[in-house]
Amino acid sequence: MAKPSFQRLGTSIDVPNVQALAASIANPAHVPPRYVRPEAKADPVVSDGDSELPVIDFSRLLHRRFCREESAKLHHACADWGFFQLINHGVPDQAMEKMKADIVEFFKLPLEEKKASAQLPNSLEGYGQAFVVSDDQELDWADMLSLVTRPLQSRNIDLWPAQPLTFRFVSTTCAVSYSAVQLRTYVRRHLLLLHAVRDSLSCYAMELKNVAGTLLEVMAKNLGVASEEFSTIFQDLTQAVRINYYPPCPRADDVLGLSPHADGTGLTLLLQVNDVEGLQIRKGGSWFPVKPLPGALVANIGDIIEILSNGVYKSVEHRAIVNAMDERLSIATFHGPKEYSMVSPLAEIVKGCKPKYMSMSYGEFLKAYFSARLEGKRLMENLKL
Ligand SMILES: O=C(O)CCC(=O)C(=O)O
Ligand SMILES: [Fe+2]
Repeated sequence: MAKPSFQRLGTSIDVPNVQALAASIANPAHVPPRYVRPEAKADPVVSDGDSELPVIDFSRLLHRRFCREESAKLHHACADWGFFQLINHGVPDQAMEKMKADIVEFFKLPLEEKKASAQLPNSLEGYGQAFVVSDDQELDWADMLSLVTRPLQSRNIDLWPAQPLTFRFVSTTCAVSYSAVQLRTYVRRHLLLLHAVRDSLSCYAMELKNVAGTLLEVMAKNLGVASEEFSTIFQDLTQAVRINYYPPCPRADDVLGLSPHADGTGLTLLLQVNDVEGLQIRKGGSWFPVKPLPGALVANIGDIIEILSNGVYKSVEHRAIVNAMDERLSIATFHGPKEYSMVSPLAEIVKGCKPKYMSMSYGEFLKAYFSARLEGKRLMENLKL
């Protein structure tokens, strides 16, 4: 079946597999020059600010008595930080742990087996890398597995790892997360996808979609936008996961796992898979290290919400560093509008003022986003009016 063009938004030049490269390097001097990034050490990393990153309690957002206070906190987190930690989000531990375990297993597979999920030519979906657009570009010290999870008909199940089995196939442990009605609807509408209903990725993706949907509703209220205007844009939202694998590097301080960037999406929910930290947020002229709270999701505003909110909410630049001894894994889940949705500052927010950003479809935005190397907020600067 032909897939919607959503999956053909760009491509990336083939580069070496970093996990295999890292395993073959015995001497720091053997790290290839394309990975050495003088800018990795250019700006200071602040060491004492971690307690400041806002923490939002999702259960309070839903609670009649506490929702006002917590919504106000959320508003400030989105406007001042563009990042927050989300606790008590209600995603069952089982769904998170199964997803984490399956990902760890996948990256332990021999390269040839992982390559069963390799990106196809002219696509960014699958196992590989992204944002490499020239042969002399410096490279990030990471491999990625990117998969579209919504809309359901856009799933490219053939690229979902078949090992470990539960990644893609039914796992009974997650069955409890689906109501009978949800299951019936899936079965009726997506008979062909039946085998994917209760695997760890579908299970995790569905839970995160629900969390993202609620956060977006509260944000719309906080921004004073009629819920329908905002929710029409995010109705049937698109969702993709990017699983980042950062192997240890003997020159950890000289390389970057993921170049400084802002997310080209509406809202990202990030789960750190193991205990190794590495996410850093741009705060003024410094990098602010994030220390995820146990069980928390790290949420951040993407470029699309910055545009819709005419800059009231910030999509903040961030990067990932790597560790000298240990591998690091993270799962970023991106929630965006439909491909054909027009994205422009919302009339209710702009009111009499000037819109700050050009308007374009989400598909056009993504094509521009994926056609260049990751480079801070360069695209957003180009879209400013
Ligand atoms: O690995 C991380 O902590 C950050 C990942 C990230 O920013 C991304 O995938 O967009
Ligand atoms: Fe990101």
